[in-house]
Amino acid sequence: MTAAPSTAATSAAAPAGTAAAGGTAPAVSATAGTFTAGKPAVPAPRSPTGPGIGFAAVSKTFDAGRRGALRALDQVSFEVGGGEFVSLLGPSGCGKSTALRMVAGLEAPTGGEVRVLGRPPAEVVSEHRLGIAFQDHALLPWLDVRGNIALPFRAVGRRVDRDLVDELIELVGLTASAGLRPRELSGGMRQRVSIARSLVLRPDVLLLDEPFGALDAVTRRRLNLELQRIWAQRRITTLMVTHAVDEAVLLSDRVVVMSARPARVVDVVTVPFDRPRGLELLTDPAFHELEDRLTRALLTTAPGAAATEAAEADGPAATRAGATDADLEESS
Ligand SMILES: Nc1ncnc2c1ncn2[C@@H]1O[C@H](COP(=O)(O)OP(=O)(O)OP(=O)(O)O)[C@@H](O)[C@H]1O
Repeated sequence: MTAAPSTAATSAAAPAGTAAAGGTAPAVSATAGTFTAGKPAVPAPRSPTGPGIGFAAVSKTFDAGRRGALRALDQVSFEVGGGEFVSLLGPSGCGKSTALRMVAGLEAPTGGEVRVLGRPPAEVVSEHRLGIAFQDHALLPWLDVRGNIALPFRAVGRRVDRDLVDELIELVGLTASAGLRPRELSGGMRQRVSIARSLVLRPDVLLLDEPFGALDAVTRRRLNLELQRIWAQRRITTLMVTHAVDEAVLLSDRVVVMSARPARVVDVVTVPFDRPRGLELLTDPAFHELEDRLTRALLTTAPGAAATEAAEADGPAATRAGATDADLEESS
């Protein structure tokens, strides 16, 4: 995972838990493929409304210095409808965090266009309508839970809405720990602070980059359900990067499966299970069927295959761009 921006780095232009202003993008029209899993056991999720997040033929090539060009994303197109919860699933290093960083305005595409709420990301970010929570939660050690959650208000120069801070503390189940500092909290509690903080400016869009990656299985599952509850209450357009197929199925309306780098969209799968989803769903055969389908889709995106395909399609330059990190290091 690409490291989350440090609190210090984001505090001036954008508060911790919100995205920093950044890239611009050229105009291209949006397209997205969808696939509905066969034989849904329960009714399909509600229809998303309004514009959420749009990727239209988005490519990203990094200048990796001596290592040459590194192509992370290749013509990626998908959409997250307003109020929808979508997960990005893909092999390690394929470009998921890069995609998320583009939505947060922290990276600009080198091709195609990213839109948020129908507008360039930087505009939405500058209005503090975008919340972010990463795996390394970047809490300030000298502030207690309440102070960390309220931090975005101070960072944007707004008066702290104490009622909202208390509401969020309650929402993530930390009322009894509101006066504790990060070193006194467990990993799961810190993650809850991070999620509460990402919500404090009432964002319209929430970005989660492996928010539960470092947690034990039980805590992770508890927080999965908590996140589902928070999302159901607020219906924030949510894009989550995860490695966990079961987590993606449990939480999402749709799952976008990406190939190995350079990332392409290989499938967009609708999750047909009704909400709220409980842990009993994890033992449902239909859940396992969908999990298997997604796992198979991931397995077909072996790293070597993507590099070869890119080379065949685009010639010698792409061979270098599509090469693995090890290949690039070897040739430098
Ligand atoms: N600023 C940068 N400069 C050069 N290369 C970069 C930069 N940011 C990311 N990369 C490279 O782009 C590729 C995709 O990185 P990214 O973090 O988006 O992958 P990921 O799918 O989120 O990985 P993981 O699943 O392991 O978290 C990696 O090879 C990474 O080294």
